[in-house]
Amino acid sequence: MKILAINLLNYREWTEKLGQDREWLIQKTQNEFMMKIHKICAEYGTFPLQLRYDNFIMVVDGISTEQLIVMKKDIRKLLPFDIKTCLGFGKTPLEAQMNASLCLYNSKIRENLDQNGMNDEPVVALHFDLNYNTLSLKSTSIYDSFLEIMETYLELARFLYKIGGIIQYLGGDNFLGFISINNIEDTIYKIEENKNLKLGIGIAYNARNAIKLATSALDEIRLNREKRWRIKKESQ
Ligand SMILES: Nc1nc2c(ncn2[C@@H]2O[C@H](COP(=O)(O)OP(=O)(O)OP(=O)(O)O)[C@@H](O)[C@H]2O)c(=O)[nH]1
Repeated sequence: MKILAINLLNYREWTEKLGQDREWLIQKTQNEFMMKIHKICAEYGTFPLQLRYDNFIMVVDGISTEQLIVMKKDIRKLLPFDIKTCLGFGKTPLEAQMNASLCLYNSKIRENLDQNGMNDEPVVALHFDLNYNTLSLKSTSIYDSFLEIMETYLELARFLYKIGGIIQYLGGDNFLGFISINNIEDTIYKIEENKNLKLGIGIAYNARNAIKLATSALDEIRLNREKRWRIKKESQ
């Protein structure tokens, strides 16, 4: 797997310059630049996991070194910060992001977008969704429902960590994960265990296409709920 990690340099200094009445401005600006970064990443076929906002990662299998270098320039042009970008490679998304992180926060290690560590592999996207979450809101408060969603997020994050996967909350009752192709069975077993969840799995040559297939698989589950997981693979 190949992961690109991005760090926004001097982010803390930028926030402190905004004064005490800054939190609304930080939230507004963070959402504005993530909006722009999502657009660029979609154009190149990837998807940013925003994590801490001042550092974030994306699966970039299926995207060439030349495209990554241009994509980085496009992102840099958008931001009021300088950025450092590092590629990481690994057998799993977790291992790849760990290797990218070693580069990102080590001032002695330069950016390495020109590094060819491993061949690109198929991207496996997981679109998790809670069953009937909206219906449950008739019998619980929106805040209790949100806490249930966050508890599920943590449960999935801990499970995926054990098999080398990564995950990001998407809003609503939706979560997006990435695993290596060898861990699909483990993930299906997890879904079989947890009756509250359904899962669309998408397999494609880049993250955007894999996510599209995962969401499409999830939509198919809603049409026929006998199975709570489905896999859709990009035709060669
Ligand atoms: N990020 C994201 N959010 C979604 C998506 N679909 C729905 N949502 C959000 O999730 C909330 C719940 O919608 P659903 O998950 O479709 O509905 P549900 O109540 O969980 O019922 P089922 O999923 O059909 O079992 C919606 O109000 C949206 O906020 C999606 O594809 N992506």
